[in-house]
Amino acid sequence: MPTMNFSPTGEQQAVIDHRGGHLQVIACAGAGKTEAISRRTVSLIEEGTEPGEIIAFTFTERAAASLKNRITKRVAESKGLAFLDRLSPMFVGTIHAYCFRLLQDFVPELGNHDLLDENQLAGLLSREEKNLELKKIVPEGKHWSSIGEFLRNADIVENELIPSKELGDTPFATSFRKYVETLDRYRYLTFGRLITKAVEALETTEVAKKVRANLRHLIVDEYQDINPAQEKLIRLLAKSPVQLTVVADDDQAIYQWRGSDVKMMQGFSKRYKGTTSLKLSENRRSRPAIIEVANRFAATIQPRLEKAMIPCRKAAAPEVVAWSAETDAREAEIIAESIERLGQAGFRYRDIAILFRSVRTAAPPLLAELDARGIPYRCGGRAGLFQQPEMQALGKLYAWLSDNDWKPQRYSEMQPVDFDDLLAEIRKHFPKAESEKELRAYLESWKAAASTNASPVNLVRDYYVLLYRLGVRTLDLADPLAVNRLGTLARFSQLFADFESVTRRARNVEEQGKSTYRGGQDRGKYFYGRLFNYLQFYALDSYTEFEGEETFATDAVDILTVHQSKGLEWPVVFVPSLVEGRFPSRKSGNEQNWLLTEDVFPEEVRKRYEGSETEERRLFYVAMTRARDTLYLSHFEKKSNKFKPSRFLTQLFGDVKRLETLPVPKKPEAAPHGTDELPVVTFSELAAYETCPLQYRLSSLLGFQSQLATELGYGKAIHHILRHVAEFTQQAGKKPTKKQLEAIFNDHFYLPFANLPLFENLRERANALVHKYIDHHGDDLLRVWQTERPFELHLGGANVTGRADVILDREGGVTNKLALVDYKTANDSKQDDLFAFQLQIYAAAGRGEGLDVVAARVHHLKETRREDVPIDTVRIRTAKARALALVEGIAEGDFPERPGKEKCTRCDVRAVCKHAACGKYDL
Ligand SMILES: Nc1ncnc2c1ncn2[C@@H]1O[C@H](COP(=O)(O)OP(=O)(O)OP(=O)(O)O)[C@@H](O)[C@H]1O
Repeated sequence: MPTMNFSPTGEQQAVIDHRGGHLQVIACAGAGKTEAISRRTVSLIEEGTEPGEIIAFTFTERAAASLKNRITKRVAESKGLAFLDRLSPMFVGTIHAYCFRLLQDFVPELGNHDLLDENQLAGLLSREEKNLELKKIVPEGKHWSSIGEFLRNADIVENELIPSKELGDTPFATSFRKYVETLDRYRYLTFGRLITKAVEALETTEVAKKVRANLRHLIVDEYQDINPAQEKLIRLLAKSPVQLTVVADDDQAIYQWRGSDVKMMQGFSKRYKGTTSLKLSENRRSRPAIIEVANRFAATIQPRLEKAMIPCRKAAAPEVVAWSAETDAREAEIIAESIERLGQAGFRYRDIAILFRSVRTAAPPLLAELDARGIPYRCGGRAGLFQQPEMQALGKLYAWLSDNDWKPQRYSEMQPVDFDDLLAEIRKHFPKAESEKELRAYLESWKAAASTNASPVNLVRDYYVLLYRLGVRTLDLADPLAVNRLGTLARFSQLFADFESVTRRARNVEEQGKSTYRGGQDRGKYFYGRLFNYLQFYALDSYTEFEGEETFATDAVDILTVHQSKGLEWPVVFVPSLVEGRFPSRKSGNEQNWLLTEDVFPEEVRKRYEGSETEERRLFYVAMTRARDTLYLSHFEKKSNKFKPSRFLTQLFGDVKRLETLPVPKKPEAAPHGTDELPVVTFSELAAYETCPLQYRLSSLLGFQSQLATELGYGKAIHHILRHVAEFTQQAGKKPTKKQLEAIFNDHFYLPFANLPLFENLRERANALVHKYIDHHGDDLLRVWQTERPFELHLGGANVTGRADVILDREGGVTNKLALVDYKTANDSKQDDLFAFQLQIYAAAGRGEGLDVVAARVHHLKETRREDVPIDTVRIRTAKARALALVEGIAEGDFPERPGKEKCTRCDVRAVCKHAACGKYDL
């Protein structure tokens, strides 16, 4: 690839070569930070640093994939392909992912906790609003506004590491303490708690010692956007002999409203003694006119570290086009038409990005225009799931099911739902739906069932029954617009899965001084009422639209918020809708009400969260510097009322001329490099792909969610118990007694979705299995080396990842001879081949990493049967070839159907699959 060919600049070389002591790199946009970091990492490895001694933190998963890809390619060049498997112990990823792994590895009691994203967390708080007394925290608190307020303030407590005992005795403080307990009772972690818990763990000598034992280099990209809690974590990791390298550009600090503190970087060398400071100022990305405009604008950002980008590339036309359109609709038309002409000139859709300050506010006219012209796009940012009329119809349907009115938008009026109109509307959007009579009868019976407590709800499954009846499976997957529709429908399944998972989640409650298991809520009018509430008053405004199918071959225009564009680049970038009020955002810098008292949240910290024009300026600077060749900056003059051009635009260009046709480059420059992303597939995805590539596409790429089963988590629960049993045995030097085992079960056996009878039943069964295991194979417990150990196998340009249940040491009585063991709780002989395949892949990864894996076995807990899996060279070669063929299929976007009566009947997404071989969708 061409990226490999350029040699580092002198400035980059200095970053690559620096050794001894901490290093702070102050970089300009486009100065090749990622390049410098990846080459520095490679150079450390070349010198003999073990990959497991390096941690690199990136801001996003996408940036991690890009950094990993660059490192992998260079290492392959210099050390050969075989070396790539040795890279697996190196951590390259986000701070959150690192903390999650750290907690799983070193804090056993958190080993069975699940991570909540922001939507799930909102759903949980909605369920727990009364218990947490959230309405008390704001005057006349309403349900969702109290939740929003609570989360905004809870974020600060976590970002700023404010000890909860210092919060005083305000209503917020009471709610916050209850919140922390509640998360524990549900066995949940949040992004905020991940960091605080990891910091707490690292503050204990025992964990710190273990974590730092193998750590020599900590590299942090985008350091300007680190918040105080993350900085604390970095500080705990970066103690001698660990060398810390941070790379940052203060002009690109855009996350202060989420707690990032640009001062962290400005005061870096004071905090870390013996720091060397280096600069990267040659911009390798953009053409000179883009750099000139961006430099001029950066000079207006105050305060900032003094620096300027130095251009390196040749000029070409057009580079910067500032223009205006009469209306927002006309602006959208002109952009869409220019994209078509760029296509004719040889640009791919993916060479083009359109960046907005807020996708939700500003993108709708453009999305409509692109839809009308059939231009494929991937839309990040909050475009709103309910933008499409068909999703509105579905929203209304759920309102009707729960006897509620519906409003199409946040600020519109609630309107009663008329069933006949609704039916007609649904049938209009889903022309392949079953007959009106059938659909009517079905919906009426559904509504009747929804209002009783007779049986548990299964939201995702019910939604799939609906989609089957609406004929969604007939959509043509070869048509990008149909794929987009399917993606949006899949996103809806995500919404149900989120709501369902937090609503049906079990927890432990204290009853008469004893912790008792309690199942979640799963049925009836109340359940549907709460679901409606979530859809109408939360999801309507919060769920983002389908972000696009994550194939590595998709060609689509990227539509993103400026925040999301951080770290990325495109040959052509449009930044439209540059009007006052939108960019800079009118909300920025307004004084806000907070629930935290001045002593824990002083003014200078508060100001950071409230934002300022400076931050809006940085954001605009980020937007401009994403463009390689051509940058279009525009505003519209009116919608129904007049709009003033953004002060940023007029400051740079004075009055901007109206254009009806935009100049476009004659042809693209030869692509500087291919995709930067390293495909990463988990072993389970690989297995799903092998079973049926189309199923893989529908679930993993389009996002149709699995149905929730009450026994879900049983296998994981047993693994978790075995882990505690192993730890107990190793510490005590002997197996637990019956009573001690009972205590381990009491503390650690947990099922997320069972009701009490099922829980008790499965616990009994698990107890019997674990007993059997201890009786027959208890000696294994003394030689557990690691549990849930991650593996990564490099295969022809992709990585296959997975986790092995248990690794035993002293196989055959010899230290450092390892055996991989996979525990199975159910016997399904058809799966045996798959289990063997999985262990062979992990064995290959382990050996590649340098571990002496001498045995692998599947352990059927039920029958205490152990099945040895052959891992001789020939078998491993065959397994690798099998995996490679699958990985290539995925990377090439090859997704043929592979139906079979039995497997289709078990398939979660059969309702939306044209080829399902199981006849009528009858659950
Ligand atoms: N030594 C070099 N010679 C030529 N091109 C380079 C060199 N170093 C980096 N580049 C290219 O310059 C562009 C910018 O590099 P990179 O993405 O690493 O920048 P960055 O500093 O992370 O940018 P930003 O902070 O603006 O996101 C990339 O296209 C990269 O391939």
